[in-house]
Amino acid sequence: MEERSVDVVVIGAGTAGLGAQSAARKAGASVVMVEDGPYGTTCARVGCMPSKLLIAAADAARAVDQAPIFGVHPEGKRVDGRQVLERVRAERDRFVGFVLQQTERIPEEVRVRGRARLLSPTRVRVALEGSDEELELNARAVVIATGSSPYIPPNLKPLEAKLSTSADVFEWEDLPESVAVVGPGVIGLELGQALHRLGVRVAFFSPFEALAHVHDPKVSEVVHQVFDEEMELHLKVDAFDVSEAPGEEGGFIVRWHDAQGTPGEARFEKVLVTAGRRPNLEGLGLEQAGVPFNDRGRPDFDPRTTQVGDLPIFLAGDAANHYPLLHEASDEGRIAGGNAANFPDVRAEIRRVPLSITFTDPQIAVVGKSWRELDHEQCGVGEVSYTNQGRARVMAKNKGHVRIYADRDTGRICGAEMFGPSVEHTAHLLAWTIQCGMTVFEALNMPFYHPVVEEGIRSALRSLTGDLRMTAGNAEKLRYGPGT
Ligand SMILES: Cc1cc2nc3c(=O)[nH]c(=O)nc-3n(C[C@H](O)[C@H](O)[C@H](O)COP(=O)(O)OP(=O)(O)OC[C@H]3O[C@@H](n4cnc5c(N)ncnc54)[C@H](O)[C@@H]3O)c2cc1C
Ligand SMILES: NC(=O)c1ccc[n+]([C@@H]2O[C@H](COP(=O)([O-])OP(=O)(O)OC[C@H]3O[C@@H](n4cnc5c(N)ncnc54)[C@H](O)[C@@H]3O)[C@@H](O)[C@H]2O)c1
Repeated sequence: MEERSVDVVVIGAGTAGLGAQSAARKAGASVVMVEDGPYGTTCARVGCMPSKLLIAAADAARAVDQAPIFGVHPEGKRVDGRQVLERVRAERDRFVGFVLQQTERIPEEVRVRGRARLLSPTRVRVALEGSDEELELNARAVVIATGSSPYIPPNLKPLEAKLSTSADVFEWEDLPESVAVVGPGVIGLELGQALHRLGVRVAFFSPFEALAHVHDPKVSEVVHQVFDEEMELHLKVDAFDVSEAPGEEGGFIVRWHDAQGTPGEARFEKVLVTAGRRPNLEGLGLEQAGVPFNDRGRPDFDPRTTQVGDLPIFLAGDAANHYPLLHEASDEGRIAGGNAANFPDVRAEIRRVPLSITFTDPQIAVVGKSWRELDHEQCGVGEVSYTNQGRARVMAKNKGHVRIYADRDTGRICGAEMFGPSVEHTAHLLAWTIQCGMTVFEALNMPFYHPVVEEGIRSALRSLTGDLRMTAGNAEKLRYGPGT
């Protein structure tokens, strides 16, 4: 068996792994990056990009459906499912192509193809791709950036090979006639709503009540109401069961009891399982490496350094499951790679304000502290409904509700849960105000154009000053000291 000694081994060549190898090499370390699957990253190949491409097609279909509201009557709308999916794949392949070029520019001695597992904190065994050979790597530090995989609930496990996950959707030749979406989280709602708007009969099923990651009761109420008006939602279902449909037609029979105990049954051509994703940590030898686990059974990981316990092991991206998002994977890869290269000189980095966006219509966002993370005694709440917001009504996109939170002592904005038009943009504005440590008054001093959806955010900020019962003068004193 071949053996090699390097400074850093990176397991996984996704966004986090690519960032880690780059940061480690920049810090002067010798690096090996091991990849088991296809190059190209989850984000470009089966995640962020193809899902947004499908949503773009759904937006086009929706615009045609909505046109009569404005007195515009496009005739003869027809969705060509094959063409929709061909464009998704063609554009997706273009994005993947850029990542492949970037990956191929990495020196050949850095790239190893095969499946890696830890024998100790600094020894990694690789089952090399396409051979029975193994390679043993001795390193000073290891970065684990192995990503995540769809979670299949136990009752669906026997049918797993026949069910669809998000990655399968982008390989469909044509749009199916009907889809049961199991799990109305971020992926389920994004893909399910897009399919629905492209003419597929879609129904969502969950044993829970939550939709995406909204927990503010007022925002959640509006999210439920708006999505329930548009789509078939079966929440808090009991005795949920899926079996293969008999006969030539194929597909699946879904049986359930709704929240009131009423039984239901329907046939669907496809069942799309989007019940969450789990970090790819099994079979990696974490126990042999002495990785400490917390009381939730997860590796004891410090998000500021990405270090696991005090070991020379660093976790990054979806494998860390801190915030399983693209920009976080990229940041964590860079932090992990730098710290692995300089081990044992491990440095902490201040993380960005949390920001997550769900690309439904209306869009959903959680910024900074979510409702569940708030100290409710300490925080005031401001809000706006988009029902009568000027620009939203102009565009006939006047659905949604936004709640913004701020600290009662300092007036500083600390979080928001958002549902409404153009939330992908307004959520960024709020994330930036939070990261800059702005008070609600400082945010209100920023320019607001007219007529824009940002004026809705201004209304919420004004309502927040009322709830805080603070004057601008008070807030300035709290920020700069009583002498001001
Ligand atoms: C449908 C969908 C839509 C999404 N949309 C968005 C979005 O709009 N915005 C956003 O911010 N995020 C989005 N995400 C999340 C985002 O894609 C992920 O957070 C991000 O891609 C994670 O990157 P990563 O480097 O951790 O993992 P990956 O890119 O998955 O890389 C992990 C790599 O490790 C390899 N690997 C695993 N085990 C081993 C092993 N033992 N040995 C060797 N190699 C191994 C895998 O083959 C894989 O290539 C979406 C995800 C999905 C599924
Ligand atoms: N726009 C984006 O940024 C974007 C898009 C897609 C994915 N992502 C990332 O990927 C992560 C994973 O997304 P996801 O949608 O797979 O997970 P999720 O946690 O968002 O949603 C999982 C859903 O499945 C439900 N569920 C759990 N167990 C179930 C069961 N047994 N039966 C039916 N439903 C069940 C949950 O209640 C939840 O609604 C997200 O949290 C996010 O970080 C981000």
